[in-house]
Amino acid sequence: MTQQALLLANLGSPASTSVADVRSYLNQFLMDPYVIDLPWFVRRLLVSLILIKRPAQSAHAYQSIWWPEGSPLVAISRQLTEAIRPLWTRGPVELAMRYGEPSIETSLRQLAGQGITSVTLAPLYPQFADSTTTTALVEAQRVIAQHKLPIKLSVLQPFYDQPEYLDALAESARPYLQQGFDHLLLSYHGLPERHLHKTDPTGQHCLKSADCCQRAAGKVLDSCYRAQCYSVSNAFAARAGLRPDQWSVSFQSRLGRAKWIEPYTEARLNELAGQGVKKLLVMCPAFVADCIETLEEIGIRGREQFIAAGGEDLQLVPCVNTHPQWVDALAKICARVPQAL
Ligand SMILES: C=CC1=C(C)c2cc3[nH]c(cc4nc(cc5[nH]c(cc1n2)c(C)c5CCC(=O)O)C(CCC(=O)O)=C4C)c(C)c3C=C
Ligand SMILES: [Fe+2]
Ligand SMILES: [Fe+2]
Repeated sequence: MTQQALLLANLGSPASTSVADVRSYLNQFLMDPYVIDLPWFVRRLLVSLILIKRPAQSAHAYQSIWWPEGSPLVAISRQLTEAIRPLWTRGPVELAMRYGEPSIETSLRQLAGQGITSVTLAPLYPQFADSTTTTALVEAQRVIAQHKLPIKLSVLQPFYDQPEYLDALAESARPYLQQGFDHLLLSYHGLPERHLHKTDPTGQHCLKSADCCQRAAGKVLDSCYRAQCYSVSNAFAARAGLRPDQWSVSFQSRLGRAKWIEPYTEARLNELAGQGVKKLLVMCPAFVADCIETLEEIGIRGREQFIAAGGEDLQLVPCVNTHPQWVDALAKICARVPQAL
């Protein structure tokens, strides 16, 4: 029988915390037209400006969270790959990163070299965005076309609404919720508003009213990152038995001067402290593996900011990482992907 390989794809990290490696990673990442969606010349100019100061700042941030085995994002993704192997009986399981190593190119060529002709690509992002899901797929298609690899690609769609994923998210967070808290903030990676308008199939929905993303359905929901974030949040709150006043949603990691989707996490941290919240829990369900955005931006800087604003403690809830229920869920969700003929 033909073997069906599973290729898990995540974002990727710099090779090390040196300023040179971080600069090279940021350059590859930010020059991706799906990440900064501006004409090449404008993008080149903007990225060159960002690369003046950002690599040193980011290198410092990476140093504060780096593990002996390397980047947390890559190390956790490797552990996840190992953990899912025994559950995927259809063929080999490999890992690929959109930026840095192991690249999508390296992993796909390696699979083709082993005689694999059928691959399920699983971008590890619960919600859809061009800057994550689309770019991983386009890169895989480029590699297959450029190297004329005899590979048929099946693709896992964003799994924000899959019950197994939502159950695993709730189960992995349960011990943290049980410790008691005043408020739970679900902080998602942000996006420039421009990206939402671009993927809105109607051109009429996104950001046209205050609660448009909470009410999205059908085709609009299929492509609206912000709506999928609210969908995960509502499903999570229902599973965790939370009252509406116990939780809220925000968006982090803003870069540059363009308007990004709101509410901003930074602003929410001050507001919550100002409202008397003392013990804050923060979850980051745009990520399935802890990374610089969770460990440093929320776990270190966010915590300092919240305490300076009058809060007492901010506890970061780990991502689903290698939680056994998540490993199981991912294997089941991937097994349902229709095979390309
Ligand atoms: C225009 C800039 C960016 C967009 C759009 C963007 C979207 C986006 N990113 C993730 C997931 C991750 N991003 C990570 C790091 C990161 N993101 C940006 C910029 C944009 N992201 C930068 C510059 C960085 C690097 C770190 C820094 O300098 O601040 C990571 C972590 C990588 C790691 O090594 O730990 C992840 C994961 C999503 C899900 C997303 C769209 C929704
Ligand atoms: Fe990002
Ligand atoms: Fe929307």
